[in-house]
Amino acid sequence: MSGPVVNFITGNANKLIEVKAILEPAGITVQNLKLDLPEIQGTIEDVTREKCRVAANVMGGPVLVEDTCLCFDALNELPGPYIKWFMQSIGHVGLNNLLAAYDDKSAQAVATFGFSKGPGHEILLFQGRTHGKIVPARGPTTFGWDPIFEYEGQTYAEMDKAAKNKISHRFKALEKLRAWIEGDEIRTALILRI
Ligand SMILES: O=P(O)(O)OP(=O)(O)OP(=O)(O)OC[C@H]1O[C@@H](n2cnc3c(O)ncnc32)[C@H](O)[C@@H]1O
Ligand SMILES: [Mg+2]
Repeated sequence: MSGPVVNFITGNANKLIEVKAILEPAGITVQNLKLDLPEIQGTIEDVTREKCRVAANVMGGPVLVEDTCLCFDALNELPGPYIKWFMQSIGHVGLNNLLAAYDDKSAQAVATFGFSKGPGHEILLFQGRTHGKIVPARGPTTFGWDPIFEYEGQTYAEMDKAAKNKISHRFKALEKLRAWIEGDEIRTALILRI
């Protein structure tokens, strides 16, 4: 196999589809292993760093992980990294209700990728944020909170996939990762080419 390859460790099939759709046209091959990584409490960055550290130890080599947050401005960025548990417990209606007491419905979708060369190595973070607002659900319920996150008049769920992948938090973070991978041929050859 030639060209850069990343070992993306995620249990989320929809994330994997988007990461492949964004990176593979740029010539970066995405391999996947499904692992349920522990998610600690802490800042957005702490959560990703710990996921990455554990993934590198389990894999014994280079890994890429990602943690997604949904941050409500009126709630000082909560639910943030805990959005998965909020989604599972209270769903789209409950998430809207959390903001019922506030006029400010603005929110940020945040993707933070962590890359490590292997156990004990430095963890590099690549973050992307997309600003939108929380609305009652519209569109297909295929992927998480997509139906309640509105960006420029359309929810993520109402957009076609290609359109979401051009403006999403995940796209913006992966642009930074791609620039880093492409920025240093030697590093790419040593770390990622397999
Ligand atoms: O194995 P990992 O990569 O951790 O996958 P996960 O499903 O546990 O994902 P997170 O820990 O990052 O939790 C983020 C939550 O937000 C959801 N989510 C992530 N990206 C999303 C997106 O682009 N649109 C809608 N929902 C998303 C996802 O389904 C989770 O419920
Ligand atoms: Mg997770």
